[in-house]
Amino acid sequence: MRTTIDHTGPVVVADDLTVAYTTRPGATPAVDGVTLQVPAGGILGVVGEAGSGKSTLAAAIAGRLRRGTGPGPVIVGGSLTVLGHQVRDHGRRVREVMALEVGYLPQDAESSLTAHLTIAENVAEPIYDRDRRFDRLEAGGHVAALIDAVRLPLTVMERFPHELSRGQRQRVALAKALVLEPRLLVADEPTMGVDVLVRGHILGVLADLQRERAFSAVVIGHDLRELRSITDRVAVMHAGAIVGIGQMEQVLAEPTHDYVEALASLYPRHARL
Ligand SMILES: Nc1ncnc2c1ncn2[C@@H]1O[C@H](COP(=O)(O)OP(=O)(O)OP(=O)(O)O)[C@@H](O)[C@H]1O
Repeated sequence: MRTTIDHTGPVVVADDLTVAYTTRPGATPAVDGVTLQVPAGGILGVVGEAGSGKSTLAAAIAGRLRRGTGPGPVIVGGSLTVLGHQVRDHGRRVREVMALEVGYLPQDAESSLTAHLTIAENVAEPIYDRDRRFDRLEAGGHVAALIDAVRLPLTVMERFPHELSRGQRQRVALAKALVLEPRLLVADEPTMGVDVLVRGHILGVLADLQRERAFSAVVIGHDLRELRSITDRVAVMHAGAIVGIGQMEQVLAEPTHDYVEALASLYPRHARL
């Protein structure tokens, strides 16, 4: 049976979503009863302290869940719909469609690059994974356009990942995550480990691409000020749960949890402007 996909409704709908690494009774889930929506064309920023469940939520939304007896998180409660696909207990077909429709930039984005492939080959890899016989010239054109879009010189295309700086590799990983023109990008701390001066640049590239290509995005971050440069819609996580969600100013102005109150005092209004 063919599923009809609604292209105007929210791209992500999580309802009481609970995700765990172990199903042992009594174990605390990494994501604990999360309810949220990401509207089509919107960007949701997610912040929270270390271990609050941000990466696990990102992995679940990107469909990167445990397969069989392998490692990784499992949805143990609630529901998660991404681009119209039910992610809980998704089978091979949904997994394959999601791999095409959802771009995923993992926290260790560099690990998504293959050391012995050139930058051009790395960025083109998802195209050939999808279709081995894809026209080489056309693929080259897509790759060059993306390298340019992430503001790298085209000369990097023939170089290898280790010949680039960390910030440059991060931008290559972003290009690779976008090469199949996904409808949704899930970026887990895209500025992680990058020099403070380059961070704004990477987020600027991401925001420009999002506007040009009109994809929706979930962007995990740890700095509200940084996230603010790309979105004003934020979810705050604490101990696996969402303790604040909505317009950033409003979430901070009317904290409904001690952690959000602490965040608000870290980012006083005059410093956020
Ligand atoms: N592969 C794993 N196996 C078992 N437990 C894990 C695994 N990855 C994360 N966890 C646990 O899940 C919880 C949430 O971790 P997660 O990485 O999602 O948080 P986070 O907010 O992204 O943290 P950080 O900001 O440090 O990346 C933590 O208690 C963590 O120890």
